Amino acid sequence: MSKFPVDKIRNFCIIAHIDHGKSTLADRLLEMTGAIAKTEKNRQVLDKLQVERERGITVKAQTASLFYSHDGQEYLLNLIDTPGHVDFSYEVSRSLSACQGVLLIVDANQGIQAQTVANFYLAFEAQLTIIPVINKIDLKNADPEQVESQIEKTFDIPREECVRISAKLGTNVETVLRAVVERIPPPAGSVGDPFKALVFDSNFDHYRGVVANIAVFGGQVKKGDKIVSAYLCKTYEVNELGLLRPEEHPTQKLFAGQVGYIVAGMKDVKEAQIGDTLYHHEQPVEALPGFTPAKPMVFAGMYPVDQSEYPALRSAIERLTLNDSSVTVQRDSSLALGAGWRLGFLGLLHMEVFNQRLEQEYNASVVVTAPTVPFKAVLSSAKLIKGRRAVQKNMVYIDDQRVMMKYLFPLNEIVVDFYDVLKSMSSGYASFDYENAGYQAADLRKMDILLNGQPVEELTTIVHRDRAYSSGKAMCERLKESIPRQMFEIAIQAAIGSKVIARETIKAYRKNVLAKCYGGDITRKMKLLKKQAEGKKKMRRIGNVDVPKDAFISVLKRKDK
Ligand SMILES: Nc1nc2c(ncn2[C@@H]2O[C@H](COP(=O)(O)OP(=O)(O)OP(=O)(O)O)[C@@H](O)[C@H]2O)c(=O)[nH]1
Repeated sequence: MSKFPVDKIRNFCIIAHIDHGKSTLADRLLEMTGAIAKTEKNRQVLDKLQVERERGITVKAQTASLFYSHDGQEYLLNLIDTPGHVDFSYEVSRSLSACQGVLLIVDANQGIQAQTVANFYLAFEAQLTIIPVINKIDLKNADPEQVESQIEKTFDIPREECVRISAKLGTNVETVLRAVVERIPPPAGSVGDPFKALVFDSNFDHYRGVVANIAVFGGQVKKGDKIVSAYLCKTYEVNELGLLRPEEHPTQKLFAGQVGYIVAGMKDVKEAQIGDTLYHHEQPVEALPGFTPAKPMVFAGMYPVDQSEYPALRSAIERLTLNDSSVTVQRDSSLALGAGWRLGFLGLLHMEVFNQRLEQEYNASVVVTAPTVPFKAVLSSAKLIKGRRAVQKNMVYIDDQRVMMKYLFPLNEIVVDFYDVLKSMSSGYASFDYENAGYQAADLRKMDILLNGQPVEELTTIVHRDRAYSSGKAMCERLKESIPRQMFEIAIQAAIGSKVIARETIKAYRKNVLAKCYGGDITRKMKLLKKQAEGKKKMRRIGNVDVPKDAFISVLKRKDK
């Protein structure tokens, strides 16, 4: 591709609340600029992952370069479609760093929702040009007037700046393209500057190694150039580069202002840091500030189903975290489940999607333990403050039907099913967004599970004092269902310190596996005894109790799995 003047380049993201129509608008923009054919089959083309297609949501930001003629001039538009769900907001904030403007999509029927507000502030704080786009005006209950008032009131953007469209029917989408060219400023930087690029995303290709998505902030780069990664100070030779249209489209060079991909022989996932700066080996530049690391909110253990799969799972997790750098990974081990990892996620959906991607994209099968949230423990005997419930912080009316309320919640109260309960209580009308408000003192207790008096280390949990009894009872009941009867009675107890708060009992039973073998068929008897011995291998002995490994999994695993 020939050099493109920087003033004819526009880099923008599409941001919105979930399901307000980002991916549908991206399809229309791709069609209108000829990047994809206009056919019924081309739906949500930027949602390439199997998990995105199955769930109908975007989880990964995707880039597409489009060519657009306006007033006799040719423009290069770099569009980044971003996820809407709060669990993937890290994708949004990273993508914004490659852009100068955003299209903020708002559903003409639903109006401003929780992630509309959250995403608006991400763009506002990054000082980007914001173009409000009111989508779905074809719907019977669409009320664009009302949504324009909300936008004016909540974001202080004049209603005249809103563009009303139907992404589904293509109505007025041309106006959106014109607004992008006319309102969003071109990127700064010039082709004459030294080469400087920001790595804002990357993925691992089996054959080529790391494929990094870059935004070129200055200068130019071509195949064969020697470039340096500021993070590791390592030099690489550029093997391949090009635009994403949205498929990879190799070119000879990338210039200042462009967004594209680069392959430079990075074979190890640790070499491609998101937020890294690349520069020419003879022209060092000051590194870009990079990204603030994501703060995980939910933690879960991940273990291979069979320990022989540990190395394969390790490499799968490494490669997937390259593509999703908001996941944190720490090695961990459990007596029951063997060697594994403790992973941190931004939310429960994020955890589920990561797990699904491991299975679908890396063919890995994993055991996921119950999710927990981080606690800070202060080791002191007294002075524990009484546990807090939600505390209301403020309440703002967006219009006469909609209210935005801010609460301070303990994270473990909202992490598992709060969203579902809220949705069903409000018949789907309420939406929810959250951010970390730091640690607060609470009345928490360490709860042990005992089998015939012996504590089972991996089942120890932190519970709120008010929930201790119900949670201890549930764990004892689930264990009772999973441990087979043995030749003696087994007491399953939940205890806080020395105080037992719940108990289940498994009655003694003698399993005579030979009972069905009448007569003297010795080979059959041997077979059955062998089978029984094999079964024992899959058990872990705690005190004198044999516990099947499955029992840990069923107690630790999320209830709905
Ligand atoms: N009636 C109508 N439906 C639309 C319009 N635009 C999008 N939709 C529908 O709204 C639903 C959500 O659209 P998407 O484009 O997947 O929304 P999204 O914002 O990309 O969703 P996430 O990426 O998951 O946050 C789909 O069923 C679309 O067909 C529109 O202009 N009119």
